[in-house]
Amino acid sequence: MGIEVVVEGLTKSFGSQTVWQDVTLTLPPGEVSVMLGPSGTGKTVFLKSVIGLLKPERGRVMVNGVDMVNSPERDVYEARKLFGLMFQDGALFGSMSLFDNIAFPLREHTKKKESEIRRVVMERMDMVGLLGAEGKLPGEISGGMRKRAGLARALVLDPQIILCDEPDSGLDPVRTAYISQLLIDLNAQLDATMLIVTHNIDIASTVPDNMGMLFRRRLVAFGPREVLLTSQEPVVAQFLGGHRAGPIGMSEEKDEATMALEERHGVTGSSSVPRTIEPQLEPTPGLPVRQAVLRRRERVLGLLDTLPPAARHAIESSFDRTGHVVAGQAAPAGRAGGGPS
Ligand SMILES: Nc1ncnc2c1ncn2[C@@H]1O[C@H](COP(=O)(O)OP(=O)(O)OP(=O)(O)O)[C@@H](O)[C@H]1O
Repeated sequence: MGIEVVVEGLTKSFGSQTVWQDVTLTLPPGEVSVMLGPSGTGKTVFLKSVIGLLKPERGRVMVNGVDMVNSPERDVYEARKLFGLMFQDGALFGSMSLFDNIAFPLREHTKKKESEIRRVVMERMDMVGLLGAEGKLPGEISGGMRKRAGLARALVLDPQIILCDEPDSGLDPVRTAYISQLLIDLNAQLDATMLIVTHNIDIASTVPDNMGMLFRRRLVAFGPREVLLTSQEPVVAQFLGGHRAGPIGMSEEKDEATMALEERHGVTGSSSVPRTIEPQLEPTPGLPVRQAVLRRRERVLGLLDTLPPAARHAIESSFDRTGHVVAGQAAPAGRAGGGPS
């Protein structure tokens, strides 16, 4: 099962520019979480801080007992081996075949024999639908294939935490739908903790168990997907609805005067009609059941009383709909937090 990631009071600046401050959240083990936010709000900086590639000035990121911010570099280096990182552009070596690109971490970080490396690489290429493309160079394949190759490379060291930076960037809506399904399928197969950074609303509404959003140098919210999907917080409603009206402007944020002017001119966006929540994607038939869904059900039931009414209602009806849990009925005490046997 994936590992929990606990982020506490994290603050990151570059010179006098604060990217975000006091970010606190927990990525539950084995669950899929998405971090949303308009361009430039620091999503990539957050991902790099979680894996210890950037050092926030304050706060900590606890992974398996190691603080990725403040522990000695050798401990951070070791803990980083628990992660798989899929970069936005795939970050493949242009002169190496896909096979060699994907084999690279195994050759660098393990003493595995070539026959074993071949087995692992082929297995991961199969998982991301790239079998047959082993000999291709990155320049000879589509952007979507490069992303999948980057994902396969992130998987070869059997990560327990997978970080994906904008897996949809540059992809058409159909390829984005495929990558969404792939992320859910990988979660079903690996049961790894996943954090996906994106501003794609389709991914946000169908893939994650949990969602968060960065805006105006702070974490607006983080919690079960239903909390953001039912939120009436202007910035969340504007972002998920994809409107112009609201606090998000062309260059990140609008001032009060601009918002008042828009209102006078009838630029509307947020509506009081509740958004319909799309069902979360299920793994492709034939793949294992996502263990995270079973664990999450118990975790979220324990949180219900602390959630806003709209989120609570959405969670209860989703549990009803799938027939997994009758609303309001607590899960058997012995299994709480421990996951299925
Ligand atoms: N190494 C760096 N040095 C200085 N500033 C940086 C550095 N990396 C990022 N920034 C700044 O931090 C801010 C957040 O950048 P980041 O790339 O994390 O945003 P983002 O939310 O991922 O944006 P996008 O959705 O457009 O990819 C930006 O203002 C960026 O210029």
